[in-house]
Amino acid sequence: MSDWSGIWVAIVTPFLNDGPRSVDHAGLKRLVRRCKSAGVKGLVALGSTGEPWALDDAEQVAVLDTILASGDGLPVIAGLGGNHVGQMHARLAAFNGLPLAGVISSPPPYARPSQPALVQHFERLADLSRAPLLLYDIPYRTGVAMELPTILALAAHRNIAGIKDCGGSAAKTQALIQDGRLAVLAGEDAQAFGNLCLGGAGAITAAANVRPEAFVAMFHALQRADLPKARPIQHALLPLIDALFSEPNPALVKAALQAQGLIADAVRAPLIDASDAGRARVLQALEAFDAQVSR
Ligand SMILES: O=C(O)C1=N[C@H](C(=O)O)C[C@H](O)C1
Repeated sequence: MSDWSGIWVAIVTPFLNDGPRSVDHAGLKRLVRRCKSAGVKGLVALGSTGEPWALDDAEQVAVLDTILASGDGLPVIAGLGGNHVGQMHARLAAFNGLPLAGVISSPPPYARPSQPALVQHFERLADLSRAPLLLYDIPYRTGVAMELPTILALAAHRNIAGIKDCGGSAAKTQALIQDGRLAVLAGEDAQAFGNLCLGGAGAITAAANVRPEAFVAMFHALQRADLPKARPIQHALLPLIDALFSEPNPALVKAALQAQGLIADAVRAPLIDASDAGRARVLQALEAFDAQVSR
């Protein structure tokens, strides 16, 4: 895949409200079809929003199977998480049997590897992966930042194609976009607009589960340099994004999807379901959003 530009939905993994909170494959299909008809570029499965820490290996592959089958050609990037490197390599071998557009991975959390260690780690993943690898820089989750020279060194690898940027540094984002070798995708929903204005490729967003059409419309408007159309969408999205992230993601994204009748709002431990107050705030934000932006 050479063109990564567009809106990628960090798709939730829906659970049934039964005892074990089993994966809701019918609900997942509904979400995939809805994203596809909204015109998104593709889906990121098993990203942070997909609660991969709560899914065993077999469940992860089953989730990917459902998404790939119901997306009918829609590109899918799979999240490769965990901090046991041997287990990550084994899961990657399983991913290699699937028609994925890409694999995305962040530094193994908690271990806090050095920058040279990160280069070795990601080069090894890129060597082992059939699909192109995307880096995921998210220091507030992993405990270690990917520094600019590290990312630039990795950009030289033939199988490293892009980065999901949650690095929190505007200078680093701009340097990567100017370097031009990696597709730079905003990993913070609120930064999709700024990323595209700077010449970035797009965004991987959780809020797009809830209003995919709005993100897609903003993307196309910015591709045409149509700021009068794009700005009001960003202005209306920001309070909604704030509301959706006011509790640990994806509890409130799921609550919003439940309100739309698409899935249940269940998350798995160690997260807990959305609070009543959070839910009320999201519903209010959705109403305000819809009043501002005709969908
Ligand atoms: O799952 C993702 O990928 C995303 N996760 C971020 C997070 O929850 O930390 C947010 C972003 O919207 C996409």
